[in-house]
Amino acid sequence: MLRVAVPNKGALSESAAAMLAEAGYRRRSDSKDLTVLDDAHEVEFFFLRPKDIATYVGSGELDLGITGRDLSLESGAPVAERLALGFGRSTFRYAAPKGREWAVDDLDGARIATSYPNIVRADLAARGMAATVIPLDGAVEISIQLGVADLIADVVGSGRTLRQHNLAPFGDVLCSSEAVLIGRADSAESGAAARAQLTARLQGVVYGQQYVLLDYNCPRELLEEASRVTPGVESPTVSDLAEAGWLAVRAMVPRKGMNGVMDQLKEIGARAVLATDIRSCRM
Ligand SMILES: Nc1ncnc2c1ncn2[C@@H]1O[C@H](COP(=O)(O)OP(=O)(O)OP(=O)(O)O)[C@@H](O)[C@H]1O
Ligand SMILES: O=P(O)(O)OC[C@H]1O[C@H](OP(=O)(O)OP(=O)(O)O)[C@H](O)[C@@H]1O
Ligand SMILES: [Mg+2]
Repeated sequence: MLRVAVPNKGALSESAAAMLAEAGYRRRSDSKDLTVLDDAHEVEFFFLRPKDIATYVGSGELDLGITGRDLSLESGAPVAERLALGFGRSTFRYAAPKGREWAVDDLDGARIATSYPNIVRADLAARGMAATVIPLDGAVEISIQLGVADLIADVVGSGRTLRQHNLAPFGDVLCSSEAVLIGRADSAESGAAARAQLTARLQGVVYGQQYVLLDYNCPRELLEEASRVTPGVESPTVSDLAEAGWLAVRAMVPRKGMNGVMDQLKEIGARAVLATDIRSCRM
């Protein structure tokens, strides 16, 4: 039985559960359930705090886990990323009160509040700076106005929380994060088939989110030019339309930039250009 950790609450939990369901795995029936047995796929899911997941996987108690790249880095556990899942994107940054220019030199001697003390200490050490790291569990943005810190280092998603507290980020990004599937760095052979299946199915859902299916009608003499715009995986699928001299063309294209591709197709003479979502895909 493959043992897989999934965030039980917080920013990653809903998307992780939705992605596993799209990949065909059993959902938990109650948000308080801590385990779900999916007999058909020989997988048992464990719903854990996202912060603890890399620790469980690193120790070998669990085989795979879904967590944030930043949390995985912070844990220091011996885990390796198997797949980037494309949701829960954030950056981890220093931030300070607006009203003056801050630079990384200001870190030296400062009190820095954070819920990721290991990432911050490693960054300070790499810069050769000495600062006091104030470890907090959350709501870090409020620590400066409460007087316990001069600066913070925290997760930035939309940036709304920083703005609400009149803070601005500065310096390089310490970690660009998203949800990731992790396994042990030296993964054991147990459950190899179930592990490969789960990884491939999640990869399929990720591809489904990264690509769309484009369909369009195109005069036969424009096919070569249109195929250069939508080369597809091997090549586009081409079939005859009832109208003589016209073809129906279908190809996968990256979701990012799909509107540019649609504009281009229209410009070269394609008609009825349609974009359709892909739910899952095996490349
Ligand atoms: N606003 C956000 N936008 C995008 N990703 C986020 C956001 N907040 C957190 N994350 C990501 O989610 C993960 C942290 O999840 P979460 O906030 O649920 O954990 P936590 O802070 O440890 O728990 P809690 O907030 O319940 O105390 C990290 O990988 C982080 O990068
Ligand atoms: O840039 P934004 O979109 O505003 O998101 C960033 C905020 O979201 C997270 O907080 P969370 O809700 O997890 O609370 P926490 O600080 O208690 O962890 C993170 O720690 C930031 O505070
Ligand atoms: Mg949080």
